[in-house]
Amino acid sequence: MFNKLWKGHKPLSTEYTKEEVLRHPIPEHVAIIMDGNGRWAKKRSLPRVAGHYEGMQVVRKITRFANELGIKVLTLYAFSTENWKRPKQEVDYLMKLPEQFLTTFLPELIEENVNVRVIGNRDQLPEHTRRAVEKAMEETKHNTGLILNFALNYGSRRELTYAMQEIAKQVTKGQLTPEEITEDVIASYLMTKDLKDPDLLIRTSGEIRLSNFMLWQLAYTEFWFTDVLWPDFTEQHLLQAVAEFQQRGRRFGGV
Ligand SMILES: CCc1cc(N2CCCCCC2)n2ncc(-c3ccc(F)cc3)c2n1
Repeated sequence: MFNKLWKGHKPLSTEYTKEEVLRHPIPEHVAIIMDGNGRWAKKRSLPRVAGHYEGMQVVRKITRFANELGIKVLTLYAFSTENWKRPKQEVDYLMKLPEQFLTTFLPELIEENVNVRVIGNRDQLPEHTRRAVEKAMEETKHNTGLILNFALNYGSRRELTYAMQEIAKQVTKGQLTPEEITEDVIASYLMTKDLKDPDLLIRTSGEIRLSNFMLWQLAYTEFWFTDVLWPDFTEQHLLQAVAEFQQRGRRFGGV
């Protein structure tokens, strides 16, 4: 086990082709922590919100490409429960992005049979944001292509806490015994209950931490970190992540 030292990535110069990647099993569920938007703007002496706007264009591009690769679920960490601590002006801007994204791209997403979903606490979102995402979920709920799953005002510890409270209520009501609380029962109380766990987690901008994201669901997920800032993330980076995922031998705890 210890001989698998972190070798870093092959330099991107080793271009991976879509055809090459499609010759091997594609990860069904890819999750992405889309980091580095503020830093991207700062490097260009632009306001932080310019990085978020650029990051939104990359969401469209990577969604389209993930669908082309045959990825079944793409979960994107768009706003965490901790992000409310950012300056009000930035939060107000971020809360407008879902409707901006959907106004621009929902027709294309419907065209491409994409199913838009959201995990997180929607009731704390501004009404205009909630209305936009719920409209998109409603209009795409019968689509059978890529599931585009936005984590919006999502926090894993809050998700787990809520699940434990609900399970405790069931036990108090005599509907459930402690012995019946299995991993599957717990998973059925999570916001991701209808989804398989991520096979591959990508985090951009060189941060190497989970930031309260899908802590239960990522138990057996392969992690792929890159210094690339999210606004600079391209199809080639996604190909590299998937190609390296395909080269790893997942053991799910076995030998
Ligand atoms: C609410 C925060 C936020 C931030 C954000 N950024 C900014 C930070 C990360 C980089 C991507 C661009 N995006 N990009 C798309 C959405 C979006 C969310 C839900 C939905 F149904 C449709 C689109 C989004 N939402």
